[in-house]
This record gives sequence, structure tokens and C-alpha cells, in this order.
Amino acid sequence: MQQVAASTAFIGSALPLRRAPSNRAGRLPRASLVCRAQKQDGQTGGKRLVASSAATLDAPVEEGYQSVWTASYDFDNESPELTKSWKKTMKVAVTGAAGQISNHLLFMLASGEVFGRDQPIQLQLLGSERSREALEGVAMELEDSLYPLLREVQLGIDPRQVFEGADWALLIGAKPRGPGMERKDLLDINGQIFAEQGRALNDVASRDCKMLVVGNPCNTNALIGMANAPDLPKRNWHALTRLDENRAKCQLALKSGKFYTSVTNMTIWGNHSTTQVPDFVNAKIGGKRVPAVVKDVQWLKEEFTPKVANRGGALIKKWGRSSAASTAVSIADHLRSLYTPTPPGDCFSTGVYTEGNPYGVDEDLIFSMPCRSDGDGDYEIIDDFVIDDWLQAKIKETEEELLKERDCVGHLIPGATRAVCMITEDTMLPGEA
Ligand SMILES: NC(=O)c1ccc[n+]([C@@H]2O[C@H](COP(=O)([O-])OP(=O)(O)OC[C@H]3O[C@@H](n4cnc5c(N)ncnc54)[C@H](O)[C@@H]3O)[C@@H](O)[C@H]2O)c1
Repeated sequence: MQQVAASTAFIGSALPLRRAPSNRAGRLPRASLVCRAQKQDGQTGGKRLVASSAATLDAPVEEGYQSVWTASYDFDNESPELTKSWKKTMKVAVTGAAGQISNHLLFMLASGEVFGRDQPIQLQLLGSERSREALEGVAMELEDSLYPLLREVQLGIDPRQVFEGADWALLIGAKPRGPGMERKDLLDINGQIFAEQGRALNDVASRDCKMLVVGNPCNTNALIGMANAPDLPKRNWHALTRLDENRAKCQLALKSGKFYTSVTNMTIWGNHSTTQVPDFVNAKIGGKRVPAVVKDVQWLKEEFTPKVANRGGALIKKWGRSSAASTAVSIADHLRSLYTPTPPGDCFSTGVYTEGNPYGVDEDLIFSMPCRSDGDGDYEIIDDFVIDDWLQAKIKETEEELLKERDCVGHLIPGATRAVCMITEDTMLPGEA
């Protein structure tokens, strides 16, 4: 018998979940709940365990202490060789965990199809006050799915607790644009969320934590998060543009009549907005440059680009809600691209910090660029893309939009020299109708 103890924190009244691996014989863990009270230790800054007792979920907690739900368990393991082959548990924090995108993504993460079938994970799920109940529902579904790699699930509404020790933070939760809300208001409202989450990650996440911002406007939210997390590596911040890349590949495959896997070296430049630039100049179909295969240059310039950039809005019109499944798939693709060596001559798109970029883009933005990886979780910007006049002008346009966005959120960026919002036009996000 091997004993494994794990602890999980839920602040509030929800039931924590945990999953110890079942062994080959299919035995499941025996779980027992223990309620603990913890208080911030004034001297060390760490948490000090002050009480531990079997208790009910409603047990009163002394003032100044936080109630922390801890699940600990024993389980029979007659197959130690199996667990020896597993990697160290990866802690993956997900925000907006009760939302539409997460509803698809969490199950992909727990199944092992993203980080690998030998990679146990712990999910640390952040919801908003309003989504507490829904979050518990999500957790119940995860528990019922019996994923052997899912070792533990933590639920909470305080980023400082949910991000504790995170190796990855998938920052999906954000407020949608309400009726009559202008883009600059959205930038401010969501920017505040990401400033707070950046500070929390800075304080409690793993020192090598990687962040993927999905919540819109994702490039500028990532910039705000990064600026508020000075102790974490800036290159570890990503903004999701993989959905746009996938959409672009789909359109080129449809136009050329070739299977989508033949579309390679496809990148999206710039902002995840309607100014994004799907790059058909460098993309290839069957190893040939796109314009050599799709000879209709007018279609490439005038139809392909807006089709990709407005795909989200078109989908909302048809379906009445925004893309969630394909976004979750693109998040999984994004993560896999960082853990799989990029084939020679190919690339993937991600919004990354522009410091030292080889394309002359302003050096203090989160900007989508062509990247490659050795499969170690890190990446490099590919420096030999051909930038013709058409591409140059388009890249400039999306860069200018991001510079304006940055000025609008100067009040959320420590040390920013400009905080003047000059956004008058109301550019849409790709997911807006
Ligand atoms: N980058 C991309 O390619 C891309 C694609 C699609 C959607 N998005 C964006 O992703 C975001 C989420 O989309 P969705 O469809 O899942 O939305 P959703 O409304 O279904 O879910 C969002 C969830 O986030 C929660 N939330 C709000 N503020 C929070 C906070 N401060 N902390 C934690 N949780 C919080 C909400 O309660 C809600 O449950 C939106 O901003 C959307 O625009 C980005």
C-alpha cells in the first residue's frame, strides 16, 4: 500500500475534488475530507497550518483565518511501475473556468491530449463570484469523467489563492462587451482584471509560469498582465491568435481544394482584432507559396483577409453565440505547438512580447508573430519571413491599433509614460458581430 496525500484549497463553501490515479486493476482512491484553517504567517509570509480536524463544510473559521478545504486520500496501488513512469504533476490554472470555452478545454486538458498521456495535472480553477455554483458543476463533471491523469481540482474566486504554484495560467475569464459599451471601456474593465491577475501571478505562481491570455482584448490584456508581473519572464506571456491561424488555414484549404494539413507556415501578425494580418505571402500549400497555388491575388487581398478576421462575427450571426469549441481546440493546438518540435519550414502564431523582434515592430507590445519551438515549452520568433510592401502596410496598421490600445490602458501599466485614450473608432473583436 502506498499512501499519497494531496491538499486542495477551496475558499468558500464548495466541495473540493481530487483524483488519485486508479491502478491497472482499476481501484479507485478512498478519499476523506479534512477541514483546515490557515492564516498568513506574518514573519515568513507563508501559510501556517493552525488547525486540522474532520469537519463539516460549514465549520466556522476564526476571524483572520481562511477556510481551506483539504482533501487527503490513501489509495491502493499494486502497480508502482505505472506511477513511476508519470511525470511530476503540472499545475494548470484556468480562469473563466465556468465559461463556454473552458467547458470544452478542461476536458481536453484532463484527458491528456494536450500535455501528454504521461503528464498528471492539477487543475486550479478560477471563477467569478457570480459563477461559483457553475464552477462547482464543472468540477462535478470533471470528477464524473474519471480521468486518471487528473490528480486534483481546486476551485476558487481569489486569483492569489488559485494561482498558487501554477506552472501554466490559461487566462480565459473576461467580461464581454455589454450593449453600448465602447472598445475603450472594454479595455479598461478587462484591463483591471488582468492587472490584478498579473500581480497575483507575480506573487504566487511558479517562477517559470507560462501564461496564455485568451480573454479579450487579449493582446493588450497580456501586456497589462505582464507589466504587473515584473518577476516573471516577459517572454512567458502569450496572447491567443491560434484560432485566427486555424481559420486562415481552413479558408486556404477550402479555396485551393487541398487538405488543410498541406497548408503550412501560416502566421497571423499583430492584434487579435479585425486589423489582424493573416499572412498569405509566406504561407505555403503543399510546400509552394500560396500565391503560386491560389493565383487569384484579388481574392487573397480583398476577401481572404476579412473572411478570416470576421469569421467569429459571422459565426455569432449564424449560431447566436461565440465560438467556444474551436477556441478550445486552438488553445490545445497552441499548447501542443510549444511542446512539439516545429517541423522545418513551418511555424505557429502566438502573440508574444516584441522586445528585440527582428521585424521593427514597437518593442513594448504583445504582437502575434511567426514562431517555432524545440518542443521544450519555449519558442523563438522566426526571423526570415518575407515582408513585402502590402504586408508591411498591413502590419503597420495593426501595430498602430495596438499602440493606441496601450495608450488607453497606461493607467494600468506601472511606469507607463502615456495614458491618453485616442481610440475613437470602434474596431470589433473577431468574436463580435
Ligand atoms: N483570443 C481568442 O482567440 C478568443 C476567441 C474566443 C473568445 N475569446 C474571449 O475569451 C473570453 C471568454 O469567452 P467565453 O466564451 O468562455 O465567455 P463566457 O462568458 O462563456 O465565460 C467567461 C467566464 O469568465 C468568468 N469571469 C469573468 N470575469 C472573471 C474574472 N475576473 N475572473 C475569473 N472569471 C471571470 C465569467 O463569470 C464567465 O463564467 C472572452 O473575453 C472572449 O472574447 C478569445
